[in-house]
Amino acid sequence: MLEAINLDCVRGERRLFHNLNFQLKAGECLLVRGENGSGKTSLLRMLVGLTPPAAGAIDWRSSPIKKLGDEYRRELLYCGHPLGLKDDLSATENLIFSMALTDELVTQDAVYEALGKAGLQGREHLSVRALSQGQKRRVNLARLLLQKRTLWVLDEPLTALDAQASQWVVRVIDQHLSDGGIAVLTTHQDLTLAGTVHVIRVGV
Ligand SMILES: Nc1ncnc2c1ncn2[C@@H]1O[C@H](COP(=O)(O)OP(=O)(O)OP(=O)(O)O)[C@@H](O)[C@H]1O
Repeated sequence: MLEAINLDCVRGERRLFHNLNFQLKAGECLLVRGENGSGKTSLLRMLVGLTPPAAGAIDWRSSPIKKLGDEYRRELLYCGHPLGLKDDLSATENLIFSMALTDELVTQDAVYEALGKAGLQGREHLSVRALSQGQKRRVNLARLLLQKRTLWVLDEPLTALDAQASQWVVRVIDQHLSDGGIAVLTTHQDLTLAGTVHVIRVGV
């Protein structure tokens, strides 16, 4: 369903990886490992169409993602390294705002429920500026419960999370995979998922 074919990544003067190949089917996860600066975020940015590969192709349901455009993006949920939250808005407002940008209607109750599951009950109306780093990360990850997307691309989703929140994220990803979703993620932490997990290492 998601296929990377002979991908090359060049950043500045450096070639970060060459001839990278993988295939992910429904219910499968790709864990991208590598040291700092090895090209994990660069690979994820390629997979979501933000950075073109120096060579190679990325196909979704056997068509190039470049050709699919919005059709691909409608099936994609990308949680990048920067959290993309507006500091002046509350957690609730941030989620409603980001859902409106995707044209997916969401009720305030659904947002409260997602924030509650993310461990933010009672913090729904605080401005994001007043939240801790881990709480901000939880707001960003609450999108996983609201946006109905097949492919999740998650860059360091466990950063700043405590053990309990990390376990919650693992459960949410497991559920997504058992529902037939696909996930690609990076993390420097140990992570055990129940489904099929492919691991690739980028960098030398
Ligand atoms: N726009 C750019 N121009 C030049 N070099 C870049 C650019 N973006 C990233 N790089 C370089 O590419 C390399 C890989 O960066 P990337 O963010 O993909 O690494 P990473 O594996 O995700 O690292 P980390 O574990 O620290 O998050 C780094 O050396 C970085 O400086």
